[in-house]
Amino acid sequence: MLNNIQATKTLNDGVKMPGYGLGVYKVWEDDEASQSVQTAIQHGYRLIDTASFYDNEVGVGQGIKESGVNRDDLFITTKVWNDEQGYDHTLRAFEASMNRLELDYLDLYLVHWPVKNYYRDTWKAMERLVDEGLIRSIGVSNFKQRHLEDLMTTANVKPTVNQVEYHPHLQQHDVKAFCEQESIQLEAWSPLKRGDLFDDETIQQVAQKHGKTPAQVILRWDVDTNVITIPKSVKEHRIVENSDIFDFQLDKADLDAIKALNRDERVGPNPDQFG
Ligand SMILES: NC(=O)C1=CN([C@@H]2O[C@H](COP(=O)(O)OP(=O)(O)OC[C@H]3O[C@@H](n4cnc5c(N)ncnc54)[C@H](OP(=O)(O)O)[C@@H]3O)[C@@H](O)[C@H]2O)C=CC1
Ligand SMILES: O=C1CO[C@H](CO)[C@@H](O)[C@@H]1O
Repeated sequence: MLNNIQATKTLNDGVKMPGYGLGVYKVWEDDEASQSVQTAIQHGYRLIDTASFYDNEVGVGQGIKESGVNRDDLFITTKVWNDEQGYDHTLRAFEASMNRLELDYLDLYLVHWPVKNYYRDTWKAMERLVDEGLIRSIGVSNFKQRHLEDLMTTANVKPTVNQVEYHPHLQQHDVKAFCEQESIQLEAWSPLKRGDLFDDETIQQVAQKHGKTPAQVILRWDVDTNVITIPKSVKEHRIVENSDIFDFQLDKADLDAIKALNRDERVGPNPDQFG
């Protein structure tokens, strides 16, 4: 069972965020989304990561309601999609997401991608929603250093989180260092590289050494490199496996070996294509 106390992070606005959670991208059916959310919550997960783009906020909301865990003990993230950006559009998109989720406040709202000419106004709308008490914390996703620097020239509230693609083949050294310097918490998407790392010899050797699975080693590497992680699975045994990472720690030799795997190789788009 997940040890939430070990995993919790305090964001730069003082909000506490679990260091570990469930992703639900490509869980297209609401029933399946509801079921995987309930299963994860039953096994100790408290952070759920969705997006309007994933088209499953209704199912995620049902899963939250039917989990039997108090809303206030959960941490729910959703994101404003690219064609929803801009000041007025973001306010409407947020309301639509909340209606689908059937929530009256959100823990974390993210700008999904740094869409040129829009993300500054999007951010202003998100700041207003924080002022109105509808969102606890606001952050970004897929922002490079230049996007963060630009946003911070007009922002009143600093982003708390930057959710980026992060796994041993894409270690994001530059943006990670900048976020650490600015106290912006990094969060990993596609932490398992969607299954493309399990056959790696180094990962397998480290897994064998600790009596853990390759997935557990990769997710523990997130924890040990100070990055929040949100692996997706719809299978109960994997949801359990992915959270059973708090009874071991990677040592310097493991961390050095994994560091050497970086190839700057992405499974998703490069943020540069958004401007
Ligand atoms: N901000 C952004 O732009 C993005 C955010 N995200 C977020 O990050 C989350 C995670 O990333 P995602 O792209 O889903 O990819 P992940 O790296 O989490 O990989 C998910 C895949 O790995 C499989 N899997 C999960 N656990 C195991 C395991 N222990 N052993 C073997 N296979 C396993 C899953 O299959 P199965 O379900 O069958 O177990 C699924 O096919 C997303 O769901 C989403 O919430 C993702 C992409 C972009
Ligand atoms: O959240 C997302 C899910 O993954 C996609 C890539 O495959 C991303 O483009 C998107 O931002």
